[in-house]
Amino acid sequence: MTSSNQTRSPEQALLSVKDLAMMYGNRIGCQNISFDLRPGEVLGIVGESGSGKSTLLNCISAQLKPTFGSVSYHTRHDGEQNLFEDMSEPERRFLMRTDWAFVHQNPRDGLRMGVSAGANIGERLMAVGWRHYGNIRDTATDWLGKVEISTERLDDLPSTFSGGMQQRLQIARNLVTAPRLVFMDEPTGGLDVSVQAKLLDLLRGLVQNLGLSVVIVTHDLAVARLLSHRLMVMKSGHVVESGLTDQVLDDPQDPYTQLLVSSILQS
Ligand SMILES: Nc1ncnc2c1ncn2[C@@H]1O[C@H](COP(=O)(O)OP(=O)(O)OP(=O)(O)O)[C@@H](O)[C@H]1O
Repeated sequence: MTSSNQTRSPEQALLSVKDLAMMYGNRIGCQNISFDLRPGEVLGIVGESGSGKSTLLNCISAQLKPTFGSVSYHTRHDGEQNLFEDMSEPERRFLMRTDWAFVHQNPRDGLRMGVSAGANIGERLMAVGWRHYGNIRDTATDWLGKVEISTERLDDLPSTFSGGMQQRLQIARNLVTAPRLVFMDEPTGGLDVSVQAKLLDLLRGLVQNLGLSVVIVTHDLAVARLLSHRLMVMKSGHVVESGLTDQVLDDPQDPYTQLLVSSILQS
C-alpha cells in the first residue's frame, strides 16, 4: 500500500524547455536552451542587446516556432502538452488568451487603443466565457483599482492615459483572467525612472499575491534582482550562466556575467 506522501512526485514543471534553438537562416537567434519553470517561480532572462532574449521569449510563448527542440506546458485539463506537436494553432491561441498573459514593453502592443479601459479588461473576461455585463464591468472596475488607476477612468480610451497608466492597464488586462503563466518583455522599459520604480513595486506585489509564474526579459539587472527568483544570463544566443538570482548577481562565475554586473556597479 502506498500513502499519498510516498507517491508524491517532485513538483511538476509548468513550462519545460528542452534543447531549444531558433535560427534565422544562418544566424543564431538562440541555441541549446533548456530549463524548467515551476509554479510560482519567476525566471529573469538578462543579457545585452541582440543576445537572443526576445527570440527565446517569443519561442516559449508560442509566437515563434523554434527550429529545434521542444516547449511543453502543463495544461489545466490535459496534462503536459508539447506546444508545437500536441496543440493546434487555435488551442495555442486559446491558451494565450486565457491561461497565459504577455506584457509587452510598449503598452500599445498589448492594448486595444480604440476601445475604453474597461473594454480592454472586459474583453479578456469575455474570452473565457463571461457574459454578464454588470459582472464584467464590476470586475474591470475592481482591477483598475488594483493597478492604481482611478475607477472614474473606466470609460476613457487608453490613449488619454500616461505611459505608466497605459502599462498598468495592460497589466490589468493581462491578469484579470488569473493566468498561470505570464511572459514579460521589458515591462518597465521606456518609462521614467520614478514611474518605473512605482510600476516595479506594483508588479512585485501582484506576482507575490497571485502566486504567478513569470518569465521576464530585461536588460536591467535591478529589475531582475527585484522580481526574479532565478536568472538566466544570455550572450550571443547562448545561456552563459544560470542560477538563483542573488547567487548569480553577487557571485557571478562567467566572465560575461562578471562584466555585466561590474558595468552596472560602475554606472
Ligand atoms: N526576424 C529576424 N530576422 C533575422 N534575425 C533576427 C530576427 N530577430 C532577431 N534576429 C537576430 O537574432 C539575434 C537575437 O536577437 P533578439 O532580438 O532575440 O535579441 P535581444 O536580446 O532580445 O535584443 P534586444 O534586447 O535588443 O531586444 C540577433 O543577432 C538578431 O539580429
